[in-house]
Amino acid sequence: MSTNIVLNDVSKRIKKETIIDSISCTFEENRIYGLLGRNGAGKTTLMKLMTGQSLPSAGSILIDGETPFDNPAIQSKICFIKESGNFKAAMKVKDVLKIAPAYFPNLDREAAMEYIQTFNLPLNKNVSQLSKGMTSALGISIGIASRAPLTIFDEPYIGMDAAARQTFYDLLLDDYTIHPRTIILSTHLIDEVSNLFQDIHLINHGRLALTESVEALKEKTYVLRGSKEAIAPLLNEVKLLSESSFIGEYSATVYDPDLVLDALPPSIEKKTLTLQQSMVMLTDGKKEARI
Ligand SMILES: Nc1ncnc2c1ncn2[C@@H]1O[C@H](COP(=O)(O)OP(=O)(O)OP(=O)(O)O)[C@@H](O)[C@H]1O
Repeated sequence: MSTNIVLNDVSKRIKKETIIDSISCTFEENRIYGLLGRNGAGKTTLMKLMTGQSLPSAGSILIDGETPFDNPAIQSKICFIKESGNFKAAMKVKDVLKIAPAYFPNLDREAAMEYIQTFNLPLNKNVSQLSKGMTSALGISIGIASRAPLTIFDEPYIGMDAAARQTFYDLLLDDYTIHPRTIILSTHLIDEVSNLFQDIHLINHGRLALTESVEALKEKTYVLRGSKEAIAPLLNEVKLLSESSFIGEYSATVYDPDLVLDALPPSIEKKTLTLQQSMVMLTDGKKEARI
């Protein structure tokens, strides 16, 4: 069981400020999406709209053909794990486990217990007594075990150390392999999770700057190195993202959406970028994305 989300020209204005600006995109069934963008780009706002926690100022959001706002049938298909505040502070971990199925009907309690034990969470402590990383691990355990057809994680790993984050990625991938569903993960630790993503929606200043499969994006964004004379003529065919010269060697980072530069002279070196490097290059803080 999984869900399909269609956003059509969605905008959100808050106090006269346009936070989300005419975004149209889809999240297809059973795929893992990275929802990426700089601080303040609008990712959390978009996730709140998709999960029916707020209404768009314009446009439509359809989950399996229905609007999520004030729609219990659609709400029961969604598990949204936020950066914090997922559970009441006065509840014990074991009570979170007990009441979770009321919110997430597909939740597998045995799996949730297994994940909670994997993260060494104390069942008898209140949420308020957990460390930051433990609180995040509780959210992650419930989120993965929810088996919700639409599972959304908004930077869910705050306070978790590198080993615990790796456990999160491994558990998520293992669970997804057996129980495929639509997963959206918003993160700034892009290279850590890049193997998990299948597709990326990149948000820049409230606008959708790019939608690509990770595989395609890795091929389309790269650095050319060599003499400026040799590289400069090629730049007419691609989008130049940045350039630099160092001791006579010229480097140009480019976005080549149509993969036109497939055969290069041997004097020009082509170097791939990590996903994180690509994201930084594509959104350099300016209102207009660089592509
Ligand atoms: N309730 C609100 N009132 C006013 N402005 C808001 C409100 N909620 C969000 N914003 C603004 O909307 C913009 C986008 O915020 P949002 O939290 O969606 O960004 P984000 O991409 O999730 O950022 P981060 O990566 O830092 O978490 C920011 O400029 C923020 O200040």
